Order: sequence, then structure tokens, then C-alpha cells
Amino acid sequence: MASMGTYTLPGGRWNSLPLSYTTPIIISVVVTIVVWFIMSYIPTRRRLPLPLPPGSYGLPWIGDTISFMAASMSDVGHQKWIESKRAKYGPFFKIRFMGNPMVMMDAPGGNKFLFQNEGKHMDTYWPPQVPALLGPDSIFMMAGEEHRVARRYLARLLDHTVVSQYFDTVQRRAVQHFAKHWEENETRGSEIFITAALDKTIMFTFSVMCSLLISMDEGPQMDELLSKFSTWSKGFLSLPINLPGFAFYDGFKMRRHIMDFIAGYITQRRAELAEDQVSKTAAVDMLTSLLTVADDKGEMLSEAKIQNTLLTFLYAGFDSSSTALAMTVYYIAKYPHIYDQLVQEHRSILEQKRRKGDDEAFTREDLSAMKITWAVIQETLRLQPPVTGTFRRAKSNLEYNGRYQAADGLKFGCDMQMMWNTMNSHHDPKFFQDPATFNPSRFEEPPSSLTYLPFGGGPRACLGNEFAKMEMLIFIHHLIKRYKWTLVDPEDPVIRDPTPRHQNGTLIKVTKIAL
Ligand code: HEM
Repeated sequence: MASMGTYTLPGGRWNSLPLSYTTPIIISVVVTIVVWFIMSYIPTRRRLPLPLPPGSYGLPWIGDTISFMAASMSDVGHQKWIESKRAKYGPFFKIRFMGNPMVMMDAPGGNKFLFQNEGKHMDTYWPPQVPALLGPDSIFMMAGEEHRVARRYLARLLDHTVVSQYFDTVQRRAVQHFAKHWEENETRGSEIFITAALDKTIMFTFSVMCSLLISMDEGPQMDELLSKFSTWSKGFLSLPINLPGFAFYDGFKMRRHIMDFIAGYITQRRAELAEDQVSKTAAVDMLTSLLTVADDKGEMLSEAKIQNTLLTFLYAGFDSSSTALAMTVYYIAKYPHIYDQLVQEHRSILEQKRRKGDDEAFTREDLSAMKITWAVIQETLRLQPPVTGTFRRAKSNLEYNGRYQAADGLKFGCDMQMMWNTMNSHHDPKFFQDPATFNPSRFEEPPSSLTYLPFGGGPRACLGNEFAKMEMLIFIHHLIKRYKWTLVDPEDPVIRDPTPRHQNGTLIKVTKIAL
């Protein structure tokens, strides 16, 4: 018998519930959501001592999340978004990002404040999808003493001498790369061909990282790992919703496959080490070091830390470098006078080699002769930095007495987030004259302190910057030596996902030359 107020919709588990049951359920869901929104708003206000920086929090939880993420994916990263906020609120301002209040720092004062307090009064903070994809044992997630110990340890594995030891490996990979991936196009019948520079730089940097980390050779296994990586890394720019249809869902699933793959490699290497086979089978790479070198406290790394370190380095080491290199290839083609300067620089290096009888016997001393090349890469990193900035979170109440705000300073409540950002200074005419112009010669003078931050700064600055410099210089040397190139589509738009790349992968028309 149907009671009063009971209404049954045809079909479905929920639909068959009488209205007298569904109404309270719907009301309690709505009330929970509203209370959750309000709660995420109120404690924020309570825990933030005044004065707050100017700006607006916008809607509860959502705030600027959507506009900020959309800006992250646009051609100039956050640059325009930041400019419009700065025009409204001044050099630094507050927003709400994924439920939390966040201050965008100014440059260079805000950057200095942030880097000086790093590890003492503030720690790293990442939106939830990042720790889920990278793992809690990644150095990017570590804080305080744990980060300091891990960083000292990893810095030893990548210090100047070690980077030099990898020189020959990277150089060999470069020669193989051009023979396999570029000369292959020539043998298809033409000395002129069209290719996507980004595909090539991805192949090169991924191959270099696979060699540095686990001594893996190019082949189907590496191709498979690269394709898994591509799915996994798309999860970083997604909302952290673990449901089919969201890139995070696919990325998170793929993380398990990648970790299984890495675990297999570790097991195999442990067995080789136990049988003393490593020197015969593989060069000493990072995996061997991670398995055999103790940290400062004399402790060996756990299996989980080794796995997450390899995953972190593979990602940190290949994504930024590959897009930076493709962008460099783009700017060299866009400005023929820059190409001519580079030809001169590399011709003179090669002539010296030839006088000694072998132009492939390129040594690490030759890198220091590549001053213009490095300036071109630096200028590329200024205009299109692969990392536009990252987040931190205050561990205690802090006061920032920068030059812009009221005499009593800007106070950060415990848990408040802040972001350092390359776009604040890289495009500011105060620090870089005529900032929209591609002008590598500006790097003849060092930029003023904390205004040029492609590799970050302070205690979390990039650990691989020397390595990245070496691999990028080696790649450009081999490219200039063999080819000249023009842009197929000079108007190809730049997108960020999250590193900057041309929508069509920087298509270039390549002509073989012999420098
Ligand atoms: C053009 C290439 C690269 C760029 C632009 C770049 C940029 C950066 C930036 C901005 C940070 C700081 C992040 C922060 O403050 O939260 C960073 C950190 C890091 N980078 Fe790089 N990177 C590059 C290449 C590499 C390479 C080749 C490696 C490894 C061989 C590497 C390994 C790392 C690691 C391990 C960290 C974390 C350091 C820490 O948390 O203490 N990077 N990178």
C-alpha cells in the first residue's frame, strides 16, 4: 500500500526508494556540502592574523582554482593571469586555490623571503594529485630534516665530478640518437625532411635519463616505458578525482604499472650485484649507487625510497629538459642571426678537434667554449621556463617585511600557502630590459639576484641543473654540426601541460649539412 507522500519512480535502486526516505538523504548531502564549504572558509579566516595581502578568495573551496589551472595551461603560463591580478591588487596578492588561501609572492623580495625560510618556517606543498602520482617517498614531498638528508645524499650522486663522469655516456647517447632518429629520415630518400623537434628531444632526454638511472638501452622496452610515462604525467594537470574519465584516474593506474616495472629492474640489479655481475653488465648508474651507497646516517635506502627516487628523477630529468630543448630549437630557427652565431661557435670548436684528428672526440672541456649556446638556452628558459613556480606552506606564523607593504609587514598564518613564480620577474622590464625580445646577449651580464629562476632557488633548487646544462649543450652541438632547419609553422601556438610546448610539436624542415 502506497503511503501519503510516497512517490516511486520507475526502475533503479535509488529511484525505488519512497520520497519520505530520499528527501532526508538529499537534505543531509546538501547540508554536508554546505557545512564543508563553510568550514573550509571559516577556520582559514580565524587562523590568519591581519593584515592580509590584498586580493579576493572568491567562492568557497573553488576560489581561483579553475582560472589558475587554465592559466597554467596557457601559452605564457601564469604571466597574463598574474599581470591582471597585479594590476588590480599590487605586486603580491591572495587567492584561494583548491580550498586553501594562497599568496602569490613578488620578486625578488618575496622569492628571497620564501627561499630563506624554506625548511625552517615553511615547507613544500603540492596539490593532492602530485603526491599521489609521485609517491610520498619522492624528494619533492619530503620536508625538514628528511628532505635535508635525502638532498645531501642525492646531491652526492649528482655532484660536479659525477656529472663529468656521465659526460661520455651522454655524448655516446647523442651520437646514437642522431644516427638512429635523424639520419634514418635521410635514408628514406631525401636530405631534406620534416620532423617534430619535440618528438626527437623527448626521445633523446628520455633515453639519456634511462641510461643515467638504470643503464637501459633504447628499444621496445624503453618505448613502452615512455608511453606509460606519457599517460601517467597527464594526471598532474587533472583535478585529483579518481574516477574514469579523469586524467588523474588513468595516471594513478599507470603509476602502479611503472612502479612494477621499476621494481622488476631493482630485483634484477640486486641479483646482479649479489653475483658481482654489475661491472660486466652495466655501467655504474644511479640504481647501482642507490643500492650500494649509504646516506649520511649510514643507512641504506628503503625499497620504496629507491623506487620513488627513480620515478622522480626520470620525470624531473626528462620532461623539463625535453621541452626546454624543443623551445631552443624553435628560437634558433626563428632568429637566423642567432643560428649564424651558433654555427660560428661550433665551427670553431670542430676546427680545433679536426686539427687533432677526430671531431667526434668531443670532451667536456669543449662545453665551456659554448658560451653563446648556453646564453641561447638561458634566454629560452627565461621566456619559456619549464617550471613557472611551485608552492610552499607556512609551518608557523610568519612576517614578511618586504618593501611593498605596510610598515608592520605581511603576516602569514600557519598553514597559509605561497607560491614563488618565475613569471613575476622573467617578464618584468625592471629586471630584463625589453623583456619580450629574444636577446641571449643579455646574459653576458648575470641577472640580478633572485630574478632569474628557471631552476628554482634556495634549499630546494634543482638538483639536476648541471646535468641538464650538459645534456642540452651536447644535443645542440650535434644538431648544429649536422643540420640547419626552418620552422614549418612559425605561428604554431604554445600550450603548457604543464611544461611549454608547441601544439604541433615544433615542426621543422631539416636540411643536412656538414659543418
Ligand atoms: C631544463 C631542465 C630543468 C629545469 C628547468 C628544472 C627545474 C627545476 C626546478 C624549478 C626545481 C625546483 C622545484 C621547487 O622549488 O619546488 C627543480 C627541482 C629538482 N630537479 Fe630539476 N629541472 C631540470 C632538469 C633536471 C634534471 C635533468 C634532473 C635530474 C637529473 C632534475 C632533478 C631535480 C630534482 C631531484 C629536484 C628536487 C630538488 C629538491 O626538492 O631538493 N632536474 N628542478
